[in-house]
Amino acid sequence: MTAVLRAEGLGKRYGKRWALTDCTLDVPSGHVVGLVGPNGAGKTTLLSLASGQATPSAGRVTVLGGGPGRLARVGFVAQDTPTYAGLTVAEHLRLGARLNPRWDDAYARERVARVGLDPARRAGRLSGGQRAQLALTLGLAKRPELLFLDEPVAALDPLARRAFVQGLMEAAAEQGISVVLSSHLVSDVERACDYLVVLVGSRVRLAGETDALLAAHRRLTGPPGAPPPGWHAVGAVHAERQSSYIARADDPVPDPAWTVTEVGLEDLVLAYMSEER
Ligand SMILES: Nc1ncnc2c1ncn2[C@@H]1O[C@H](COP(=O)(O)OP(=O)(O)OP(=O)(O)O)[C@@H](O)[C@H]1O
Repeated sequence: MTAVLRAEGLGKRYGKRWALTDCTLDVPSGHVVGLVGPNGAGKTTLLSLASGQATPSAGRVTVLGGGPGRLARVGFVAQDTPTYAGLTVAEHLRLGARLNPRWDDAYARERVARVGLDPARRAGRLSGGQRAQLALTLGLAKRPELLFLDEPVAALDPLARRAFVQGLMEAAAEQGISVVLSSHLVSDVERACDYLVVLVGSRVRLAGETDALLAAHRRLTGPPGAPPPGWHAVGAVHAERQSSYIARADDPVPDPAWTVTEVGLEDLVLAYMSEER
């Protein structure tokens, strides 16, 4: 299957500081990808490189099989879902139609109506959730093959976040587009994404299909001390009487003193985020 996003040794340095280091990824098409990591991990930097808005200091990135400048086929909803405060919803759609060769005006109008946006209202007078819906509509009506969204829901309340993520998932399924969504909220990613990339401290710590990643990890609870041999522990919690690890399930656990249970996505992501290197 073609990679929608491929990075090989990709890096970006600002002055002496690397915002992204040695990033190697091969994301197949047809996924809703969750790019998760704490503040400053390098999520925006990776999306900027992938969408051609920044140039790499090392390595290379390809998008839809070519260089990152394929703007007609790639949509980008930037952080804080920027819109023009003085323009109305309808004026945003007219601007979108002028700027984008594959613009689908019927879809844009229908979606604006469906999410309850008043075409005559200025963007500056919309709520955060409504502005996010407008930005998503503009991104989708471009009819991209790949849509990048950089923390589009960070400022929204839980209901608005849910509505946004739901709308995004429906659109991705209907239009068959690939999506890369960055967020520091695992709950959004859990709801929407079937492929996960965890970035921490400018490096990719984990990447793969969510189901496969969950199947490859287990929680081990047992006597205080080191994890059983053959298991690569990612995260650990030690108490007086027991230790609990999130570990890669490389080997079966022969020692009955250890209890093995499945892990949830949040525990898995948090384990990789807090892993010491
Ligand atoms: N234009 C820039 N000039 C200098 N440093 C930058 C620039 N952009 C990003 N950085 C630095 O690079 C690192 C990664 O930043 P980036 O914005 O990619 O992280 P992020 O994961 O998107 O964070 P957040 O969740 O806070 O948006 C940070 O240390 C940041 O300070």
